Amino acid sequence: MTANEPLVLALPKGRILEEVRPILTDVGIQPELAFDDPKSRLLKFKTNIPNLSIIRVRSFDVATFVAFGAAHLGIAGNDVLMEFDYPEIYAPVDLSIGYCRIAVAEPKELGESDDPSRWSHIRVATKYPNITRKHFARRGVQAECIKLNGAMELAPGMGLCRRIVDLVSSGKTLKENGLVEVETIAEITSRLIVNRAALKTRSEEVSGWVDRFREVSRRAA
Ligand SMILES: Nc1ncnc2c1ncn2[C@@H]1O[C@H](COP(=O)(O)OP(=O)(O)OP(=O)(O)O)[C@@H](O)[C@H]1O
Ligand SMILES: O=P(O)(O)OC[C@H]1O[C@H](OP(=O)(O)OP(=O)(O)O)[C@H](O)[C@@H]1O
Repeated sequence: MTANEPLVLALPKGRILEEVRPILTDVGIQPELAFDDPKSRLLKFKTNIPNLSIIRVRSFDVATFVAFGAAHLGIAGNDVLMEFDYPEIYAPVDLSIGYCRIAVAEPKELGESDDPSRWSHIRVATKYPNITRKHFARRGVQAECIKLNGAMELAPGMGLCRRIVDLVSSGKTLKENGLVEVETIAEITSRLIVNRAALKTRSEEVSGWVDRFREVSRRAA
């Protein structure tokens, strides 16, 4: 990461990108045409700002690129930030997009009689083993996590485990799969993140972008 290389902004593909797209326009970033072309396989994009390029990666990888300094800035949900807990990442702006919550859920029938305060050990399917273990350890519950990368809601019905920890927004996915939410772990939104070293070594440029994103999200609030 040298001072004359373009700054790199890492963006998540998937649902958040839709909400990020107007924010990019508002802060004055116009990516090259391939960025909005669903047929393009390009992963790194030039922008109208000569000294800024964009990479598009999976949501968890945004945090990894920024933590290791391969990208200077990024946008990630605080579910991802909490799961990794990278000390190299600073998250100065809540963009107020990607609203959801991370929650514990279980089959409806179990939920009717279950008492979470009596748990001492639970087995959980989740994409978030660190968040899950930390959450339960705080009240002395040992959480055994089975790592899944999606479709967590299938796990209880398939006999993998009785409980899951996953993101919930409308609650539709839980409902349609016969599950109920029993506990909220954290409220989630997406944040502008920066690499702490870049904030020091390229302070003027990086803090300029932080200020612009902050201003745009304040105006949108
Ligand atoms: N149902 C939801 N409602 C609102 N925000 C969500 C929802 N699900 C996920 N998010 C937010 O969007 C981010 C990206 O989620 P998305 O589902 O697009 O990616 P993914 O499928 O989890 O990841 P991958 O990039 O590995 O395919 C999450 O980290 C979270 O912050
Ligand atoms: O409460 P809801 O509005 O139904 O949203 C919750 C669902 O959204 C996310 O899944 P996503 O669609 O990203 O699919 P995934 O299982 O591949 O992560 C999350 O993992 C839930 O399954």
